[in-house]
Amino acid sequence: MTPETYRGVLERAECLISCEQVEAALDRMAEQLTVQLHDKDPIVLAVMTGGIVTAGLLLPRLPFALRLNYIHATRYRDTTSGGTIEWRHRPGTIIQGENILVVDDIFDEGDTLTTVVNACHEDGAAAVTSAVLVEKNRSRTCTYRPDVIGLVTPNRYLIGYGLDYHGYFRNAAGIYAIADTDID
Ligand SMILES: O=P(O)(O)OC[C@H]1O[C@H](OP(=O)(O)OP(=O)(O)O)[C@H](O)[C@@H]1O
Ligand code: HPA
Repeated sequence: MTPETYRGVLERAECLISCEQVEAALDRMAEQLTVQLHDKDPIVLAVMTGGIVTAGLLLPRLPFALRLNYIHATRYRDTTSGGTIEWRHRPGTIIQGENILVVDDIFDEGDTLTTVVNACHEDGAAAVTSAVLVEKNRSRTCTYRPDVIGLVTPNRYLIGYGLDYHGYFRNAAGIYAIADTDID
């Protein structure tokens, strides 16, 4: 992406959620997860790639024994609309009999989290809890819902806190909706 395009996308984007609001949402998520998982010795699975930001901000807020690992199923692949799920890393036997906490940045159509949670059950997890920083307010065909949700946003294409546009803006300070004219 050229510097001009980068600057233009950011200038046209609308800030929906400030850093302070994201931090407060993370505090609330951590409180709920602590109630649910403090004595469960969970393995936290960050959903790569965007989920590492939420996982990285959540972990220091969770004051109990846990282990960190990752899972990688992707369906957007640097585009702004979802396609078929592609597996890049599935932890397999290490999750057998374990309590799993799946952490992702966003629940949009819901297909990625549904697939990841189903895969954890198939691979023998004892229980699976899920947490997402953002849920879009939209209709969806899947019936699964995350256990813990930080923020609910309008159904627009978002960037920041792990959410990318063509691989960029995961580091944006705040959650922004990109302009309709930038959606391809
Ligand atoms: O609810 P859904 O419609 O399935 O979309 C949510 C998923 O989409 C994004 O991942 P993506 O496939 O873009 O990979 P990324 O994390 O590398 O951006 C995001 O990080 C979620 O995992
Ligand atoms: O709105 C979004 N932004 C970035 N990545 C995404 N993956 C699903 N929905 C989104």
